[in-house]
Amino acid sequence: MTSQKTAGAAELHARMRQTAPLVQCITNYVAMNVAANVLLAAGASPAMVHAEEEAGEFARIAGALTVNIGTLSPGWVGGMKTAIAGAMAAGRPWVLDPVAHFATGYRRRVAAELLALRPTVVRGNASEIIALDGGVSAGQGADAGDPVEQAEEAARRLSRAHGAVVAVTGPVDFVTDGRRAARISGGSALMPKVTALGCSLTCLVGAFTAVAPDAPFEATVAALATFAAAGEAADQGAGGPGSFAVRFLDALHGLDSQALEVGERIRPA
Ligand SMILES: Nc1ncnc2c1ncn2[C@@H]1O[C@H](COP(=O)(O)OP(=O)(O)O)[C@@H](O)[C@H]1O
Ligand SMILES: Cc1ncsc1CCOP(=O)(O)O
Ligand SMILES: [Mg+2]
Repeated sequence: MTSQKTAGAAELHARMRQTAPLVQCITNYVAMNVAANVLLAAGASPAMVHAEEEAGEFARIAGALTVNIGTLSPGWVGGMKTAIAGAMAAGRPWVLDPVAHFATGYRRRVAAELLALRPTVVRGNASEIIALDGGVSAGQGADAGDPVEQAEEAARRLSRAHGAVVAVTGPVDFVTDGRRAARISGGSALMPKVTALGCSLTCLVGAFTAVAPDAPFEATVAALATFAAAGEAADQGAGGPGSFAVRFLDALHGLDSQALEVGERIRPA
């Protein structure tokens, strides 16, 4: 058997751009437009398809599926489960974003049900990852209330328990597949001041897993490094969250693949 060298972040970024993977994003009302623009700017092809009647059929033609519980309702949960079944039947990766799952009983139940369906990747902020592991987090809603470092052990445990790559985002991101781990730095302190950037990143993780379905750890690192590099570039000259949001789309669009690997951006942890 020949051993293949795993592609680096810059190579995966170039591949993602060249192939413009179709990504089915079941995301929330707040994020739908933001995430679609982020994917288009980054080079992927988003499709926001969530109705139970068609979500499973669509998942079979998409390169990857992403599922986000930000604005939950029973009809959407039906669409999520149908889409997950379709993606898994077709051998496609899927990514879970457990937005504020600790806030209510309904959210907790749905997040646990989705986690049991074995996502390829889980991406959340520190509070979401701590709570998903059964810990007590300081989070109240969609925004993080805990530092990333405090969620690292939770991420490792979750990854081993569920066979998923787990990404914790914040000022410095942490990613693990239970065996390996990496930290990604860059971005901007303005990123958490623009709504739905975390949700959009989840969709972008989907785009990278679509072009590297056998390497979800590397794909997740590359997606996070894309946001880190584009966020850093957009920060320069931004006057606040409004101008940052516009500059961020431009930075994603103009991003040089090599910027993902400059300096110490990606470090083993
Ligand atoms: N203080 C910060 N400095 C730099 N980048 C940040 C900061 N906070 C969040 N980010 C980045 O913002 C993006 C969204 O992450 P995060 O805010 O943790 O997600 P969520 O919106 O789900 O809470 C990630 O790319 C993350 O690296
Ligand atoms: C504000 C809000 N409320 C429900 S979903 C949502 C968006 C959360 O977006 P993100 O997790 O990317 O900050
Ligand atoms: Mg979030």
